[in-house]
Amino acid sequence: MATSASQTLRTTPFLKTPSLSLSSRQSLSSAFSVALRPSRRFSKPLVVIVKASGSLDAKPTVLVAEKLGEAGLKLLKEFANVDCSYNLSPEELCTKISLCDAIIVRSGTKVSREVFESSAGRLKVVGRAGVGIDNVDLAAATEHGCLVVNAPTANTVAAAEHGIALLAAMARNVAQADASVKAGKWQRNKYVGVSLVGKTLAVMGFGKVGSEVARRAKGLGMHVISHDPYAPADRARAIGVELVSFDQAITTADFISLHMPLTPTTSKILNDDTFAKMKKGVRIVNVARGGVIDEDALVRALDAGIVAQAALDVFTKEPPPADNKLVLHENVTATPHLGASTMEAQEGVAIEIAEAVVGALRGELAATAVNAPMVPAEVLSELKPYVVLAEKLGRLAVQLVAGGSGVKTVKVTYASARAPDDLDTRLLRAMITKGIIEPISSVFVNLVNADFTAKQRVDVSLEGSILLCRQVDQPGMIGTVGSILGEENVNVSFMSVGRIAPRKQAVMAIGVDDQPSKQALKKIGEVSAIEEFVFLKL
Ligand SMILES: NC(=O)c1ccc[n+]([C@@H]2O[C@H](COP(=O)([O-])OP(=O)(O)OC[C@H]3O[C@@H](n4cnc5c(N)ncnc54)[C@H](O)[C@@H]3O)[C@@H](O)[C@H]2O)c1
Ligand SMILES: O=C(O)[C@H](O)COP(=O)(O)O
Repeated sequence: MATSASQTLRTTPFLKTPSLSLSSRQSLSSAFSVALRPSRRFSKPLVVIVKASGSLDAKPTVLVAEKLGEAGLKLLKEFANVDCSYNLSPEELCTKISLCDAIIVRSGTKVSREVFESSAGRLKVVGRAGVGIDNVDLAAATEHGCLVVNAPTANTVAAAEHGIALLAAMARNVAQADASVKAGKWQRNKYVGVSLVGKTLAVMGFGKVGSEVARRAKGLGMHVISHDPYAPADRARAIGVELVSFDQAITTADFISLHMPLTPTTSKILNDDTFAKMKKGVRIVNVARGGVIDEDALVRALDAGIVAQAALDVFTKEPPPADNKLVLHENVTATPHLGASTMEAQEGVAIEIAEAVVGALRGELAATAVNAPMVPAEVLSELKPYVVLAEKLGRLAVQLVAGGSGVKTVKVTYASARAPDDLDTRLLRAMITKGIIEPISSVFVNLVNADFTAKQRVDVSLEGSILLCRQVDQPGMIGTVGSILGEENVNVSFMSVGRIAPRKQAVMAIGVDDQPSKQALKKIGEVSAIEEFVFLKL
């Protein structure tokens, strides 16, 4: 592994177009550093992240696969051919997608790996007209260099209001009582409810919707606590909410309202074990995702009286089957995923997503990207000039080491008036990676998949098996271990050594094509400088 003589590529001060000059071109090793040292701001070029295929003046095609507000459609039509095709089967979607540059969906369409594969590289943007992106295979999107954008803010208030509506309706049996009156009954004693004032509400997930629910619940006189491992305590404190542990939240709450995304970690986060810990008679509201509750366990908890009532806007399978026990349960209030369904929210979401998709198709940096570096708008305008420069530096760097042992280390140095903590460099890093990878990779590389592709190429060197040793740095170590392996006819694919300082603690990774015998491993273990080692089959 080459670790010495790092080369710094410095940019010259520039006025209009980013440029760079090299301070020297002597022996470049496979480790080099890239310095971004611009001298003044300007607002010139934008990097093209995605580009619609077809001839230069051909309009891109946007497939709108679920109903979208008129204002959004109007915006889209000014820029693209818009194909509104609702209720497509998965097969129909896969057939259509190869003719589309972008697709816009809500929660009812699965944008699966098959969809990306069927697009044969044409699909460049997935627009999610809403928040939750659990219906989009993000890994597949990233691998295919397809940008995913969402509309994260326009339906927040609508979802929060629906959460509060369900909370109050559940507590006062509004839906059940309404059905009873419509059935000609007058059951005043049956539908005695519970009060909200003074009760403890646990808001699980203190993000945009959760915090709006909390704010409104405080207004109803509830004591609000919240569990969110990633929420800043001061934001909660500012609206009088205490952040607590998961267990504290579920064991002390009279009402639990769910507002976290569906992820592998949150999947079935409410289950038999967690229901068993709750206060008897707890009431649950879910306007997040059905999958965060183990629905069979909730039926059992309702039947056992642990959960007195539940109000559910979302289900694991939507629409739920006709015999779904939760929907039919008399203590459950159900709505058909209506959280975002207000006139105002749908119009807002449609505009938000149309602007994001058009911007992305134009090659602008997306502020609501889900699978690419997302940078706040004000930082974005500051970084724009350096985006192209960063990619060019990457391209240049990789060409300078061509013919050598390849790129092993890239060190990027940033110079900015901003404090280090205040400098979000992910975007520039991704562009440098793109510049480095694109000239040496046969796959299409863009901002979305640059990191993924780079990682893939690194991973290649981890095929086979590996010997990891921790030792004291001293001359002859590589030779000693190499000889032991050579005597055993074990072929070495790579060797890599790192150390904290000369003659101090070091680690050595040795890739091998064949498994060393027990005898060889014993001999390696007997080398006095080796403190410990492990043989790993990868
Ligand atoms: N029913 C609807 O129509 C509707 C409408 C809008 C949003 N939603 C859903 O509501 C959820 C939240 O939306 P949002 O806009 O508030 O998103 P958000 O990203 O602003 O908030 C989500 C919060 O959940 C937190 N979180 C993540 N993992 C957690 C965990 N294990 N435990 C507790 N908290 C965790 C995050 O830190 C974040 O603060 C999403 O799943 C979204 O799809 C549903
Ligand atoms: O995640 C969301 O934004 C909501 O669940 C809304 O979904 P919808 O767009 O299908 O109504």
